[in-house]
Amino acid sequence: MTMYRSTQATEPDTIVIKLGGSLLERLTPEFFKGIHQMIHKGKRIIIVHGGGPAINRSLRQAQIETPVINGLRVTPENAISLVQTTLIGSVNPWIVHQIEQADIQAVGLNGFDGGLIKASFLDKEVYGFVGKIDDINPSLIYMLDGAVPVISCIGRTADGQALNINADTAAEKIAAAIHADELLFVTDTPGIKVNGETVLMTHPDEINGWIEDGTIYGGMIPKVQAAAGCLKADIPAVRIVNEMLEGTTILKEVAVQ
Ligand SMILES: Nc1ncnc2c1ncn2[C@@H]1O[C@H](COP(=O)(O)OP(=O)(O)O)[C@@H](O)[C@H]1O
Ligand SMILES: CC(=O)N[C@@H](CCC(=O)OP(=O)(O)O)C(=O)O
Repeated sequence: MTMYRSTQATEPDTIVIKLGGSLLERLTPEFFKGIHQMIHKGKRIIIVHGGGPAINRSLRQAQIETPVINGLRVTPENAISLVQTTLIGSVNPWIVHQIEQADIQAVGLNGFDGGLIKASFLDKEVYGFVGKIDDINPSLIYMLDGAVPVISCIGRTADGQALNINADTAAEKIAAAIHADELLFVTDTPGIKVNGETVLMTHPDEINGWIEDGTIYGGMIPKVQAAAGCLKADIPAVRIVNEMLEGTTILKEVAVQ
């Protein structure tokens, strides 16, 4: 039975949930039941996913080395189709299946199809086949009549070349394009940690300082940058959370007491 109906009297709150590869494989049925409950309460859910560890495994098997710069995987030409097939052919159907096990209809999408993520090379010399997002065409998302879209972070150039897009950035741009009410980055850590403690609430200026002094590094960098981008796009609430939805809320500014 599909719990979400697009024919509700009032527009539901729209929540984009970004599922990080870091925790995908340990998500439990309870997590997906939680999504079911959100839908039951009238929320519209859109899922954008990554899959860093699954991509690592595919590339390792193919003996392709991909360094990471500022949280972005340098993607040589011989790696891009492996990234594409791993995300779209393996990680995406796994998530669709998990969601359907929780009695929610789900449809796998990716940024290539329907021009959902229009992209161009970020910097081919430095990053290879990594994309920067030029435009989002959300029309496919709106066509699903209640099924939950599950979107892989692959972009497409005007020439039809697939590009690897960081999933946090893809989630940011999709959330902005559809004017989401909230973006949840679900990851393997309960939010941003400073000196081992989770920060409950912060703002972009404070975050920039933590990037500069190395408190925030690696895959957390594109996540917090995407969070800041969302706030600029007037998405009112952005949170970085673990699978229990515990973590950090990022606001445009935090009032001084
Ligand atoms: N200040 C920080 N607080 C919490 N995690 C951080 C911080 N700086 C870097 N990280 C790293 O970021 C990781 C989450 O990013 P990433 O592995 O890319 O997750 P995902 O696959 O969910 O996008 C954490 O597991 C941690 O290793
Ligand atoms: C350009 C770039 O870095 N692309 C990412 C796409 C997947 C991703 O972002 O997955 P996570 O959510 O697990 O981090 C990569 O190749 O790993």
